[in-house]
Amino acid sequence: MNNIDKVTLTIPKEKNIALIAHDGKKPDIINWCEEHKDILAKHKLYGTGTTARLITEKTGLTVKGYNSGPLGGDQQIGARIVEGKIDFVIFFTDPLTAAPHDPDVKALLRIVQVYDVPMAINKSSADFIITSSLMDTEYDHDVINFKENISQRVKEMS
Ligand SMILES: O=C(CO)COP(=O)(O)O
Repeated sequence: MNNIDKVTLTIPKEKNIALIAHDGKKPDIINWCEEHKDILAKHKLYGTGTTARLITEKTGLTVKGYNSGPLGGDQQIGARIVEGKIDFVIFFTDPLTAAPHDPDVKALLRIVQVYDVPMAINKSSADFIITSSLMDTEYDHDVINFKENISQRVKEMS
């Protein structure tokens, strides 16, 4: 897998942002969303079930909710990244609490890396990322050419 073809994908001006927070960080993400409400309102928002519902109730932002994290919500967001339907992740993680669905969270982090998706994992990184001038523009980036990758693998294995 060393010589992998790349394909240029575009993160659009109106981004598809996933908002996720572990339980201990939910108040922080709600405050953060309130603080950056004007910017967030320009984009399409998604989230794991509880986080999405709380943000909508407390800030009035429209956030489409998937399942709750421990019930597969992180995996659903990972799948949307693979499909190119989510292109940006804000995830307030709690490093001091064990979670039963830690493998799902790790899987999401891996998919974020594979697809070169911008991601913040705490408040300061979220502050930097959301105030970047790139928030207002399209952004081209190179990711693995998944179609070519399958053709190559099939050729190698036939
Ligand atoms: O556990 C989570 C992320 O791993 C978040 O899920 P909820 O938003 O449903 O609490």
